[in-house]
Amino acid sequence: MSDLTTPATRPADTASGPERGRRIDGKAFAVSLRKQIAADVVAFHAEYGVTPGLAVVLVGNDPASEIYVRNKALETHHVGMRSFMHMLPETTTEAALLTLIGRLNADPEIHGILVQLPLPNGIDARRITNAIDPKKDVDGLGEVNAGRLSLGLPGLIPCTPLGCLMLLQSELGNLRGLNAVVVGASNLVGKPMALLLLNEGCTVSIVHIDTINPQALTRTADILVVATGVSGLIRHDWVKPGATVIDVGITRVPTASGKTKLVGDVAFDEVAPIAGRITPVPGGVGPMTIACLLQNTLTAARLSLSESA
Ligand SMILES: Nc1nc(=O)c2c([nH]1)NC[C@@H]1CN(c3ccc(C(=O)N[C@@H](CCC(=O)O)C(=O)O)cc3)C=[N+]21
Repeated sequence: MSDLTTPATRPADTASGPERGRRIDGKAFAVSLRKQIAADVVAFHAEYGVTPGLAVVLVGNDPASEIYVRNKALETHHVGMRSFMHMLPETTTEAALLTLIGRLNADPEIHGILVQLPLPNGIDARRITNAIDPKKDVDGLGEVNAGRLSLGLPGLIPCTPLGCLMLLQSELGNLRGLNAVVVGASNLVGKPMALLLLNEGCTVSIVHIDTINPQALTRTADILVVATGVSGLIRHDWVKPGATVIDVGITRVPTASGKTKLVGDVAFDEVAPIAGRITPVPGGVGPMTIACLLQNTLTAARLSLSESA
């Protein structure tokens, strides 16, 4: 798939002109992506008579998770899909959760299953994730889909990295040959992000907790994706001038006036003037994550028809 016609000059090289710190509007991108998904859902229903359905399972009563899961249900309805919510008590056993997943796996009206993480202590998240039918694993976190991604095979891709990739491709076009640095090596974001970028032809480094002199690496990045949960970790002198910066981190912090606000892993105000383009928090990667969940649900509905059940 190598494209020998790609010029040696990459977009990030030429971004050394006057333009700096252009905000990447993930919220607006997510709105247009959802519009496209809604149109695709109509066409899918017209062709096959099937309405894609998403089951979301939440165990326990973390208030932030409850709001987040309700938003998912609302957005699922907005694009014309069906939503099935399962709010289970904190005391739910692993066996009961596995039984529920077995039922959802067998239900032909459900094409996507998402179990909100983290799960309460005593429930093995890996076991739960792997119990989801790989064709319905819209989070892409099970071993089958993770393995497919690592082999460069088609499969369901974790929503947050997929959303980041869409933003990068819409900003930069072809990513081949660019230096990408991913900060954070989680199974949820960092690792799948690095693999996606590798599959797109980037030269990829992963900075993690044991990395010696992380700043020396981040300063080489044309593309810098940060997913650590450490708010304000990335300072101005960690970033190459003109780089495209994607901030996945989202932390709620108190403000002086006694309220709270959301901040990212990137010190936005000081990095924005250095970066070529940068995602804000909120309004950057977060809205893309939910839109990609809907995209994956449509993909899963297509898979349910194209493969023997
Ligand atoms: N199985 C699983 N899959 C997930 O994808 C998953 C999960 N568990 N557990 C929790 C995290 C968190 N997460 C977010 C998605 C969107 C926003 C989002 O839309 N944020 C808005 C702000 C929302 C607000 O104002 O509170 C924004 O950044 O603009 C945030 C957080 C997905 N997660």
